[in-house]
Amino acid sequence: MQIVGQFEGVSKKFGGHTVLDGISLEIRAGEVTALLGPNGAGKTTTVGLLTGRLTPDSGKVDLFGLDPSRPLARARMGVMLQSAGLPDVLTVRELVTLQSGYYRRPREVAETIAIAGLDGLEKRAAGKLSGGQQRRLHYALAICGQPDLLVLDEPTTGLDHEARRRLWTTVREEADSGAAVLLTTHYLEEADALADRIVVIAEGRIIADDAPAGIKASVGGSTIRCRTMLTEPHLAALPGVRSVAHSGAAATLLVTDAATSARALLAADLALTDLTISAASLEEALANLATSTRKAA
Ligand SMILES: Nc1ncnc2c1ncn2[C@@H]1O[C@H](COP(=O)(O)OP(=O)(O)OP(=O)(O)O)[C@@H](O)[C@H]1O
Repeated sequence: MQIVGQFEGVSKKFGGHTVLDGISLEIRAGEVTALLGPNGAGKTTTVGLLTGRLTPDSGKVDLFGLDPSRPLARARMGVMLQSAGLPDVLTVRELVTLQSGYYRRPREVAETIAIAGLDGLEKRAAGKLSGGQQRRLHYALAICGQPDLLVLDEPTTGLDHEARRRLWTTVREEADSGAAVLLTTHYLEEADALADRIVVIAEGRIIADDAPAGIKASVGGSTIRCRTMLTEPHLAALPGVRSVAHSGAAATLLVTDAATSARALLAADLALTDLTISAASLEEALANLATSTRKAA
């Protein structure tokens, strides 16, 4: 698969504080890559480096084989940032037309407006759009040039459920037609549903880079939920238990082998109730990953 963007041993500091600490990462054509991590982990900084807004303190960032600040590289990219102002008085159609003019092979304006779900709002001034409609306009401006790289920083924040799902479908279509997509998100459901690859950043380092299924599998198997009078240390000591969350009588155990742990659990607590077993969710997998990374540090 063609590499569109590449980070090699990239570090970035702000005021003496290391935000990115030697990250290496490839962004590939036809793939949706989701960047996940807690607040302040360095996701927007990573986006800033790839889009040429920031320069690394050490290491190298390449975009289409060029320095990301070069106009030739930027011309092939569409970007939707978390906060970007729009001229209030220009209409949706005017803004999309204006932005399309910067690209060599833009989409038809009407097509861009339809993809972004802005049909019927063409004549509305940007300043009179709702928050969700403004996000969709930002998305329209990012895709109007049929970019080879689409960068989306928290694209669905503030969108309702239906608009979010609709945006996922169109992002997927961009990738399926060959674009590389890099998105940051706080929604694990979004990363799970949309991304081919999830890159997890914590404390300036990449702690996981894999398909969603791979990340779930790498931390092992299943979640057991039940109501039990066993104490947390007792639960943690049962065979195959990787982590325990306990609140009142309700316990959630992340386990490697559900059958072994469940048998031990039932033997240890004959009064146990409400037992359910399910595959570990991405959320549980990531929480486990963060805990094991902290322990290893
Ligand atoms: N221009 C800047 N000057 C100083 N510090 C900065 C600057 N930009 C970012 N930082 C700091 O770098 C760290 C990483 O910020 P970044 O915006 O990349 O995080 P993030 O992962 O995108 O967070 P969030 O999920 O909250 O959007 C934070 O501690 C932030 O305060």
